Amino acid sequence: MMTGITGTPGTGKTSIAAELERRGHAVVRLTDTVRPYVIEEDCDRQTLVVDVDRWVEEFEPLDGFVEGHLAHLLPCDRVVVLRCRPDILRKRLLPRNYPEEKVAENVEAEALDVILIETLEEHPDEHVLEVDTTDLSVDECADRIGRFVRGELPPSYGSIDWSDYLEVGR
Ligand SMILES: Nc1ncnc2c1ncn2[C@@H]1O[C@H](COP(=O)(O)OP(=O)(O)OP(=O)(O)O)[C@@H](O)[C@H]1O
Repeated sequence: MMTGITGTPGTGKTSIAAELERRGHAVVRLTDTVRPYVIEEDCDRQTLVVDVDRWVEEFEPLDGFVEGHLAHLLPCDRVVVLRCRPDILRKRLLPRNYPEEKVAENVEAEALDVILIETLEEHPDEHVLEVDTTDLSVDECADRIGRFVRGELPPSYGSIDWSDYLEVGR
């Protein structure tokens, strides 16, 4: 079974995937797979522009976790959408020295549920788990994801409304 771990940058995909790997799961990081599909580098936004269609088409499925903010575009059997309250997400992104525009863009996308909406366009409700990492530890998030893939925790999403935090993006 292939499980995608997706979410806005800073929601914790890398940290949680590392913990899942430590627990013995196979993990593929999308940053390690997109290199051959990069069309251009947007230096101003410190972002790679990827030929997503070709990358999805040629992606080799695996039994384990796929981590990255495009993971929900793959034909995953399950998708975990990591979330983080926008004011805390801003704090997590600040040490990265991203341009302010990029921080604001990500914080706003999180407040608007962009990745969750994209995920639900690609996957049936019963395959999706939303995990709010704001007040959880990495360990607790990994536990929750482990229970979801074992079928012990039912799918769920939609309890988050961060529209009040929209101004945090600016
Ligand atoms: N419950 C949590 N789960 C994951 N990360 C957390 C949690 N609480 C705090 N953090 C912190 O938030 C940050 C998340 O960064 P991380 O690189 O894992 O995010 P990411 O979603 O992989 O970002 P990117 O898409 O840019 O790679 C880390 O500094 C981590 O220590």
